[in-house]
Formats: sequence, C-alpha cells, structure tokens
Amino acid sequence: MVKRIGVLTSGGDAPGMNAAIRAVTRVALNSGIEVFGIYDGYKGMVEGYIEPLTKASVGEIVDRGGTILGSARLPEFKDVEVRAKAVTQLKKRGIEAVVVIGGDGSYRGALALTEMGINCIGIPGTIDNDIVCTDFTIGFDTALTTVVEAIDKLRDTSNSHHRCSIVEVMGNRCGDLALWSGIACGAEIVITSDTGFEESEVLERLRDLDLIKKKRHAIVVISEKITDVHQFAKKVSLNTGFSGRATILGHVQRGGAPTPSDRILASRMGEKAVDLLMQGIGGQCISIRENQIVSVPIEEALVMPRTSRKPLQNLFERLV
Ligand SMILES: Nc1ncnc2c1ncn2[C@@H]1O[C@H](COP(=O)(O)OP(=O)(O)O)[C@@H](O)[C@H]1O
Ligand SMILES: O=P(O)(O)OC[C@H]1O[C@](O)(COP(=O)(O)O)[C@@H](O)[C@@H]1O
Ligand SMILES: [Mg+2]
Repeated sequence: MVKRIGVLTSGGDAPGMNAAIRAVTRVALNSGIEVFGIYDGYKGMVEGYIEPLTKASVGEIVDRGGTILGSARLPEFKDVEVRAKAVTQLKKRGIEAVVVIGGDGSYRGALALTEMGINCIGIPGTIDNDIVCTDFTIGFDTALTTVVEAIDKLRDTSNSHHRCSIVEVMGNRCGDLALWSGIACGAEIVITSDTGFEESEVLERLRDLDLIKKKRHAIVVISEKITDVHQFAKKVSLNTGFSGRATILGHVQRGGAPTPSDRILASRMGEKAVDLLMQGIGGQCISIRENQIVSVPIEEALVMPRTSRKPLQNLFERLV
C-alpha cells in the first residue's frame, strides 16, 4: 500500500481548499500514510518546496479562506521535461502519489503526472463551478454567498437612487455564479455565456422595467469576460430612465471563511481521494453527484458535456 503522499493546491484559490488539505492529511495520517505539503502548486513540486504535514500543522484551518500551501500557475508544466523534474523531486522524497486540489487546468497536470508513474487524484477546488463532472466545486457556495451579500447591499442603494446596478461576477466563462446569485437576489436580468448578450435587447428590457413595470431599481448580474461593464453602465444612463452604475466584484469573491457546505464537501472529497490512493488508483477526480461522492477518470471528466442550465434559466425568467 502507498506509504507517502503529497498534497497541493493549484490554479485560482478557493475557500474550502484548507478544509480539503486538512481532510487529506488527517485521513491519510489516521490510515498510517505520511503526508507532504507541496507548496505553490506545480511550481513547488518542480522546485522541491515540499515539507511534511502533521495533524497539528493542519489544525485551526478548517475555517480559513485561501490555502496554507499557497497556489500558483506554472504554464511550463505542460512540458514533459519540466514534469520530469517534478517527478525526480517526488521520488527523492519517496512520495508515490499526490492529491491535486484545483480546477480543470490542474487536472490536466494531474493526468500527465499519473501517466508518468505518479498516481494523482484531483479534487475540484475553484469558485467557478466549471468542472462538468461534479454538481458543485469546493468554493462555489462560499463565493456565491459573498456575491449575494454584495448584491443585497447594492440593491438598497440602487433603489434609493433609481439606479440600474450592473454587477460583474467571476466564473471564467461559466455562468453559474451569475445565474445562481441572480436567482438568490431576485435580480432583474442575468447575462452569461449561455444567455448571450444583445446590448440593444437588454436596454429595451431596462426601459420596460422603468416605464411599464415602474421599478425603482434594476439589478443586472453579468459574468466576467462578456462586455466592458463601465461602458455598458454609461449606455444605460444615456438610453434608459435609470442611471447606470457598474460594480466589478473581483477577487473579493475568492476570499473569506468557507461556508459549512464547502467545509463538509471538502472533507468528504478529501476522504475519498485518500481512499482511492490507498487502493492504488490514480488518474481520477472526485465529484459530488446527487449528494454522492464518486470518482471519474480525469480523461472522461475533461471532455464531458455540461449539464444544461436551461431549467434554472427558465426558473429565473419566471421569477422576474
Ligand atoms: N495541459 C496541461 N498539462 C500539464 N499541466 C497543466 C496543463 N494545463 C494546466 N496545467 C497546470 O495547471 C495549472 C493550473 O491551471 P489553471 O487553468 O491556471 O487553473 P485551474 O486548475 O484552477 O483551472 C497551470 O498553471 C499548469 O501548471
Ligand atoms: O486570479 P487571476 O489570475 O486574476 O484569475 C482570475 C480567474 O480566476 C478565477 O477566479 C478562478 O479560476 P480557476 O479556478 O480556473 O483558477 C476565475 O473566476 C477568474 O477568471
Ligand atoms: Mg479553471
């Protein structure tokens, strides 16, 4: 059975990554497996920034945002020679397998390492919820909570001033943070890569909300990377009865204490990852599907079609 494993966090950080590190470490140590923390993602793996983890060293982190191991992006990890250096660093320390907590990019690295003889298991840690094989990623619920708190506040001031608040949220081409927060906040309009963006049509809908529906405010939640929200806010002021104001929530969405749901999800996924490594399995990633923790081959996970968001979009439209 595997005797020594490593754990790392990679890509954009997400609240709940620490709870996952803690779960991996404690479940492994309680099963007689030594655990090493690999700092700064694949960068630390290549450079040998690797230290043993103890039960105490992962204490008092279950409630902390960010990642105690640090995270990084290392595009060079796509090169086989760079990964060979990482494998040498792991072998030097007797580390036979690694739990990779990150997003789709990190999964590609984990698969490539598995093919080089280091069994890797992926755990989905990203606020974007853009890993299609899992219903939810670790960090999404916390980021959603942050977005909802912010929009609730924006609604207060927008209402006082007869304004249209355009709120840009993260998601890296995945519209889930926008759609879920739009439903939770009772937004008037949600714009994502699924809905598309027809500027003139949105302006028309805003005029209707103002003139016909007599709304005192309008909240437009829009995914990042769709349009320049400050420019759009100016057009709202020029072309509708609302004055437009844009707010880009930005990296505030990535921080903060993880919600209980994210802590529990991280703990369940961490346990499953260690169990798979104990069975000598690699090249898989952990998912939650219909509240069951399951594993999926990374190769399959990366090409799976995304579950349609149409029912939730329809629900949103029926609530306006
Ligand atoms: N095709 C790939 N092969 C090997 N490693 C990769 C590949 N794609 C991404 N990575 C590694 O994973 C890291 C994180 O990926 P990135 O897409 O930035 O974040 P995320 O994992 O959150 O999606 C990259 O910086 C790189 O080190
Ligand atoms: O922190 P950076 O490098 O500005 O990246 C921002 C991107 O990272 C994210 O916050 C998280 O993305 P990943 O989990 O894929 O790294 C995206 O929502 C956003 O587009
Ligand atoms: Mg990603």
